[in-house]
Amino acid sequence: KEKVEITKEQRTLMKVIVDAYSTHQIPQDVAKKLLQEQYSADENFLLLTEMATSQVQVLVEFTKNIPGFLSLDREDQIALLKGSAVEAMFLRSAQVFSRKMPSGQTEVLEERIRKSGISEEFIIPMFNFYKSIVSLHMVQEEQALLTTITILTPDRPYVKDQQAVERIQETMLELLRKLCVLQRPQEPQYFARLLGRLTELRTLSHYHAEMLTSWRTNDHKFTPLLCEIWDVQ
Ligand SMILES: O=C(c1ccccc1)c1ccc(-c2nc3ccccc3n2[C@H](C(=O)NC2CCCCC2)C2CCCCC2)cc1
Repeated sequence: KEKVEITKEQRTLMKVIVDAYSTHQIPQDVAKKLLQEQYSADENFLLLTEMATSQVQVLVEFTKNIPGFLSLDREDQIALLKGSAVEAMFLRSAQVFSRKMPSGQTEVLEERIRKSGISEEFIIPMFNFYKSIVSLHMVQEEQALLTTITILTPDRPYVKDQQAVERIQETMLELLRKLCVLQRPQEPQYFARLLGRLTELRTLSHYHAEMLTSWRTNDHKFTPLLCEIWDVQ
């Protein structure tokens, strides 16, 4: 039986990542807004672009706190942010969806999202992903590390020094592996299942431009930051 233990520096690293992750949250809670009232497809699209814009800003602040990230080549830092922004947004959306809510509220939220204006063909893969995240019952440490590992994906377009990114990502993967073994001794495959979600996330994010342009609204208006990050307009 493998004797797994978290070293002192791994504990410090974990604290830095989780503190940064919980500090840099979206200011206003989109789930609360969606549960308050039914919006039109146009209003929902505006809400999405507002939420996504502030989430990108929050993501930039979060990455600054990932030990080693700021010592990467500057252009590689941009390439990693650009390459992971949509995945980080879906991961965060899934985490918002998987939050414990008073009974019946999750169903209302699901209904509001289904009717929000997103085109039918993307609803199924999106909710399949959300439900697969819900079923993992992730703790905050796992959510924070999974987002960090997503950002530190070496094979994003335009990354020059992939080795340097790999080195930091491996540190995070090793820490997450240990956490999973310690948290869930009875589920030896849990770490592998977590990483499997990242594959599903990348597949879902492939459709992001079509998902946006097919949104049932007359005016697909994006902020300059989103045009930059989402390759639209
Ligand atoms: O089609 C989408 C898309 C967008 C950009 C790129 C690619 C796809 C696309 C992308 C997310 C969601 C999406 N799934 C959600 C699950 C739970 C709660 C809200 C969720 N949302 C949207 C949202 O605001 N997400 C926030 C969450 C915090 C982090 C920034 C993003 C709202 C927007 C108002 C209408 C209803 C859904 C729903 C749809």
